[in-house]
Amino acid sequence: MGFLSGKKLLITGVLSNRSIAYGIAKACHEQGAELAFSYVGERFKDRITEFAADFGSKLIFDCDVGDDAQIDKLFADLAQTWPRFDGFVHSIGFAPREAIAGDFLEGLSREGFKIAHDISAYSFPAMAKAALPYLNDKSALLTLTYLGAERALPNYNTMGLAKASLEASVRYTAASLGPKGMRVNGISAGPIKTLAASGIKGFGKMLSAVADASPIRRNVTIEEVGNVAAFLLSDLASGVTAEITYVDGGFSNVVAGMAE
Ligand SMILES: NC(=O)c1ccc[n+]([C@@H]2O[C@H](COP(=O)([O-])OP(=O)(O)OC[C@H]3O[C@@H](n4cnc5c(N)ncnc54)[C@H](O)[C@@H]3O)[C@@H](O)[C@H]2O)c1
Repeated sequence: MGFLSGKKLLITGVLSNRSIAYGIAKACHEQGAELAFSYVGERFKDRITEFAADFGSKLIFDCDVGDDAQIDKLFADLAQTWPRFDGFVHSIGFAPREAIAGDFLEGLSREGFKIAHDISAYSFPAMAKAALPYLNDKSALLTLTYLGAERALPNYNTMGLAKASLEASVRYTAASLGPKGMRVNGISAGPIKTLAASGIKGFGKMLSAVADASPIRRNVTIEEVGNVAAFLLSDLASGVTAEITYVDGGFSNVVAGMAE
């Protein structure tokens, strides 16, 4: 019996066993949650089927969050098995390569801005809106963000603007759903080598700079993010909403470059 026993949770964004969503699925499974998964792209179906099986689940759904019809279909299809469920994890981010490399203004374009915000920010409250008819009281929603929402970090650029919007959406969605007893939170994770992160120019350098400057002197793991996610999705966190919780080894609270 874990602290998520009896909870049914949808996990988006598992693409590899290095995905942050994989670490979240692992922790939620260990705490007794039943899991369903969404992914994007038919070519990943076999891989996601195997990942779902790791967590005792056969529920997988193809959903591109850039398309409202696919978001609606995801929840309608899920309702065939789970007429009601207890929340979801939004672990999705995307920006065109030129929008996350080099000089911010050089890489800036209206199209890049639109895509980054559409896929990485709008999709979270859009999913909350579409899921609402199927969510139990005391449901919890969670998204993943990064320090680049608040600070200008090298190369993160347009994605930083999208993450700032995503963090604002956590607060507004929490205000909207709070009276119904539902909670909405974000985790700001430290850098972790995943497929999405590899798209950010100079990511390896960012990893080592953060490890050197963090109070814990290393990078965080997907398991560490997963454990905090499991807590935030559980009734143990019943008093926590509209919050961004940092799982970053303390990096965001110290001045970089001054460690002994
Ligand atoms: N890795 C890091 O350093 C780090 C740090 C903080 C926050 N995050 C955030 O964590 C989340 C997960 O990223 P990750 O690092 O685990 O990488 P990842 O590549 O494993 O996961 C990104 C996911 O986004 C999905 N995705 C992209 N476009 C989509 C679309 N149109 N519809 C549906 N899904 C789509 C991909 O399929 C993939 O599963 C992202 O929001 C990312 O910004 C990552």
